[in-house]
Amino acid sequence: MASEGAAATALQVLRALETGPRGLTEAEAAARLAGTGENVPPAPHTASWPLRCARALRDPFTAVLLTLGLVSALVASWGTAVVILALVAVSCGLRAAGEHRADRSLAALRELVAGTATVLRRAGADAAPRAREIPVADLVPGDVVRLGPGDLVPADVRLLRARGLTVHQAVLTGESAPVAKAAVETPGADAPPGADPFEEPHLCFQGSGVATGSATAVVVATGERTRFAAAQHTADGRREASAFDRSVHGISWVLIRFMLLTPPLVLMANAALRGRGLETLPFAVAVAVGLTPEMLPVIVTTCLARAAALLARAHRVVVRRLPALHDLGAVDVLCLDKTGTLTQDRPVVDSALGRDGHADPDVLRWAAVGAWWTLQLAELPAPDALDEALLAAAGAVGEEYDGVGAVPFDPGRRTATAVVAGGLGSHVLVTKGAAEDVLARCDLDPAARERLLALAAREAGAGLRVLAVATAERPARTRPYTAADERGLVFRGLVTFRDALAPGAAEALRGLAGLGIGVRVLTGDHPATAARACRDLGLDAVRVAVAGDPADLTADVVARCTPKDKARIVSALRAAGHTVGFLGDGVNDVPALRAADVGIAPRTAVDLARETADVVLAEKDLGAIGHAVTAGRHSSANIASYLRVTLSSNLGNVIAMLLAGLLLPFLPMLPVQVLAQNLCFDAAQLAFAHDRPGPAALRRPTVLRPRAFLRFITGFGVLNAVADLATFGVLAIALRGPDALDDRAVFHSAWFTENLLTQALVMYLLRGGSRPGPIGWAAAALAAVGLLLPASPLGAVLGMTGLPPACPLLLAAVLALYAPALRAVRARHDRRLP
Ligand SMILES: Nc1ncnc2c1ncn2[C@@H]1O[C@H](COP(=O)(O)OP(=O)(O)OP(=O)(O)O)[C@@H](O)[C@H]1O
Ligand SMILES: [Mg+2]
Repeated sequence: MASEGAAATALQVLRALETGPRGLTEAEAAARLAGTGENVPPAPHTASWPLRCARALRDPFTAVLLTLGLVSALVASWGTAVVILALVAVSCGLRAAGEHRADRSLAALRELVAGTATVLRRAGADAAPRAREIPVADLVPGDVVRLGPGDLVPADVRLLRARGLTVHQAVLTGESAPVAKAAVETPGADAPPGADPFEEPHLCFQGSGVATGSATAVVVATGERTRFAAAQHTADGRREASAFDRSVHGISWVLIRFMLLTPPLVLMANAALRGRGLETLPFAVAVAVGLTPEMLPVIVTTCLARAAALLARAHRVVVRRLPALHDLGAVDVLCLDKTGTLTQDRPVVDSALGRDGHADPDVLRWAAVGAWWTLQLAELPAPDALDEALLAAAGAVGEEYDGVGAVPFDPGRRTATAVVAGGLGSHVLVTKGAAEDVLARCDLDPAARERLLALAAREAGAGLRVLAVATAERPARTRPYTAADERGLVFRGLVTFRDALAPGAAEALRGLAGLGIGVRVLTGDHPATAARACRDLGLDAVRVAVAGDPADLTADVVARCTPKDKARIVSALRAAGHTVGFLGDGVNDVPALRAADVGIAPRTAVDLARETADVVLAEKDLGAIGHAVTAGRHSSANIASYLRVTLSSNLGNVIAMLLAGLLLPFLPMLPVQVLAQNLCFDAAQLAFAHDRPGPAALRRPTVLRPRAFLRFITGFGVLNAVADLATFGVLAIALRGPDALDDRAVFHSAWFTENLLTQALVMYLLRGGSRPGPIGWAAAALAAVGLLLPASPLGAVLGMTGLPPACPLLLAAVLALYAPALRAVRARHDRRLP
């Protein structure tokens, strides 16, 4: 359909779709809906179970595990292979279950923030068309829709009329700047055949959103048949991973290299020093598996899913991209827009002032005439908040003129113009907008301009929003009006608006400061209005700059930001090493929402902003941000402590086992015992997903520095290896003589018990929280298994045996020395942290 439409005129397209510019009748639309099905793209979120499991297999650790399993199978070490495969299956299953759970708890809230479309429909064949809002899912081909700033294009459409229309197509093309679209009559005339459809000016596609202007368009494709749906199957995650995930990834790769190196090294060392051959391969493979934090993907998914589910349930926060939670936990600078975020964006006209600063109702009347005709001629689905306030305050105006043209508002230009017919073959331009921008387009001497700017600044300083109004009389013409006609204007006066502060904003800002997050306000509004709002919200001593000042990267409030300025400042802050969040609700915030590490939108935001954001606050209360940040830090802290504990103890075990293997006439543990021990560790460590980190971890933005991290695990790994080898020494002396040491089953069992006990100790002591909670229980269970398993029937199957009574006492002695050493090193490590 879309390809046919590409080269057809608007009339041909309407005819092919058996519709007209007045839209479909309700009955016809209902009949078509039954035929075409709902206009919903195939949802990427409700992945099937097999798909989820397949995705889990793509994880590097899982891949390495599978490889090791395959190697074991190749040398017919079936036990090892089966245990490894079981590990992979359990890990994939747990992970898929976690994802499923997160999806389910978010689905209901997603509905809540779903968008609507403005459609022209008729009650019957003879009835007049009426514009009404319907769920996007109910659109059918042939429907005529209206688009305004901030709207999502609800299906693939062909433009019938458009004014000043620019759309964001980044989701489809990756191009970040909005592109201009127009309802050209003879498309394809200047484009080569087979040209990129996204470049066609008269076609707009589902998945894009309106940046400026307005349009009326006919739907040509819905649901599965849209370009967006077609692209979804190939498109991958639209954003790079979070900084935290990148750190985890970096650490993972260091480990994977180690894992892949381990088996050959073990083989070579054993061959060189002990003359052992390929029979050590299963042991080598088991040791490599022992090094892996194979539960990492499970812990990450479970932590994120739990955090997202909790946020959805308790604080009505929708996390649209799960890894964004980790970015949120790391955010140290949060940029916000003012209007609609810190204020309610329900402006009410306060006064209308003439050139001399005295009340002048004529100024309000001109402003309202401009608003009325912009609304009519641009066919906007809804007026913006300021225009709505003007119309409400001025009553019925505008109808006394004939409208000629409109150049709708653009936040880059900060003005809007309507043109009406004046007397005797003349046109009157009515321009309103930001005071500086309107005054720059007026014929004024510098002194008068200064005086008027000061007047505007005085009003803004009282916390009011200010619009300047100007007019110009021109000879009538047929050529359409553009932004270039906004010059040589006659200044009329100012209209001021009150806009109440958002409830809870002051408290939310205090909460953010308490979380160690710096707040910057990036607004399109007047510097004085913004400064006053910030002061009223309790932000003291704010430094205010205007976008473009050299100081705009360091100021607390940057006023007169265009959408580009907002994105530029966010990118600059990121480049300076900050993790930046952006909270905004308007179409002028979209580029910044995309540029930030994590984009956040309130539920009341325009559809496009909500669709661009990673996190949506479904409740009015801004305080939910603090909860979301804490949830992100909570999740990151749990993952970091899992990695710390697991890796230090795994590394210690591996070093000790390798050295012991070279010193002893036999292997210190059987491969199957190494794997069994590993399974016990994994089960216990799942508790990390349910842990409550200490308050210290939640007070600051989370950072995970791979170098410091790897230093930590090598330090504690070596300490752990020393403890293991000490046990080995103690056992050798205590069991006295080579005879006793030759009792391999006893030795293996003692080593197994010691490993589980030290692991339990490390879990308990290295975690860093205050109350032990689930970790304490898991550690206790692990220790119990370590003490009881060797003597049990299962222990016998694994080649172990009950320990002589002296053994537990000796182990207790080693642990009694190890615990204070661990505590001391941990304390020293903590002191060195900032
Ligand atoms: N409908 C309109 N007609 C004319 N001028 C407008 C209109 N809406 C806004 N303006 C002017 O353009 C300026 C910039 O608007 P923009 O939407 O970029 O930001 P904002 O709403 O003021 O603030 P924020 O960025 O905090 O949401 C406004 O401060 C106002 O002076
Ligand atoms: Mg806004």
